[in-house]
Amino acid sequence: MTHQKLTLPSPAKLNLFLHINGRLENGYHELQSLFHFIDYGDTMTFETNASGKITLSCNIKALETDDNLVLKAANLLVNLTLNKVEKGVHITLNKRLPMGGGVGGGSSNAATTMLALNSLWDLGHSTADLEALGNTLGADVPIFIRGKSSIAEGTGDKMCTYNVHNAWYLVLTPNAHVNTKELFSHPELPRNTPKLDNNTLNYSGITTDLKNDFQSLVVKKYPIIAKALQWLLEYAPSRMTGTGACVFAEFATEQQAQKVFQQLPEELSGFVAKGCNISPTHQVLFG
Ligand SMILES: C[C@@](CO)(OP(=O)(O)O)[C@H](O)COP(=O)(O)OP(=O)(O)OC[C@H]1O[C@@H](n2ccc(N)nc2=O)[C@H](O)[C@@H]1O
Ligand SMILES: Nc1ncnc2c1ncn2[C@@H]1O[C@H](COP(=O)(O)OP(=O)(O)O)[C@@H](O)[C@H]1O
Repeated sequence: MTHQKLTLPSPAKLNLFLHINGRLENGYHELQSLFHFIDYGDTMTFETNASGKITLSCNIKALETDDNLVLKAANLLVNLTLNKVEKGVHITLNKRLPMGGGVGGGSSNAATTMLALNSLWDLGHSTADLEALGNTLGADVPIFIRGKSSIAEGTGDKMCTYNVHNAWYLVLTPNAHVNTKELFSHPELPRNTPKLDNNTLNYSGITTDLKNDFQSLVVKKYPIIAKALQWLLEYAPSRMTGTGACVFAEFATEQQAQKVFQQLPEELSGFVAKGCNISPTHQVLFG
């Protein structure tokens, strides 16, 4: 087997809106959410070899464990192949994204791994097959595999492509780890936002008709997130992504976003990024 090396971006997502429409029979919640990619994230390098081993090194040593979604994703693919003994790869993960921040870093890393290995090992799995496989690792993995901004429904498994207008985002990364499971089971969580028709839905920016149904509760429970959101709201329409902790404001130009970023007080941190309708991973892999 030839040794190959591939470096790919593993970007973040923003939930431009996130509605909870109800509860499914299995206790999971039915969601409707607009997933958009940004040109900021982690970087991953894949170096194939014939050792039959999958190894991972990461700039955050605590992530070098078997629980890492990168290793789980690679193992899922290897277990589907016949000549496992030959399939070796060393993966280097350079982590920039906050963990448990609602920007989907772990899911993105898993999806990037599946896309990279499918290509490097010439496995020939269709995107639909990879999405189904990715869904077993996490609800947000399929959207990163598809790589197109989409309105997701169900638990994230039903996707409808949706192109968002060009925009720049200032994303703040409060140092809080929101407990997703606890949040989903909270009695005060709104669970009955009516489902919107994807065909007539018009996302024109952060307005009050579309919202993040987790936001009020999270802001109440986590003062550090409330503070970051309050600061952003002084400058532009702003919202929380996923179940938090990250919050973002939308701007028409990079200059406008950078101007606000320059004024960020020392106790807050964040970054400026451009919205992308095609994920940066797909831009590199498929042109
Ligand atoms: C709500 C989103 C939007 O992107 O949040 P973020 O993770 O990005 O913040 C995701 O869909 C989150 O999905 P996922 O990341 O797979 O959730 P997990 O942490 O695995 O779920 C933890 C727990 O939350 C509950 N859960 C999760 C997803 C869902 N649609 N309904 C649920 O009720 C379940 O009890 C589950 O055991
Ligand atoms: N490759 C990975 N990158 C980040 N977190 C990972 C990864 N693999 C497993 N995890 C675990 O998943 C948890 C949440 O991951 P992450 O995707 O960053 O959250 P979110 O979906 O809220 O953005 C982390 O706290 C970490 O323990």
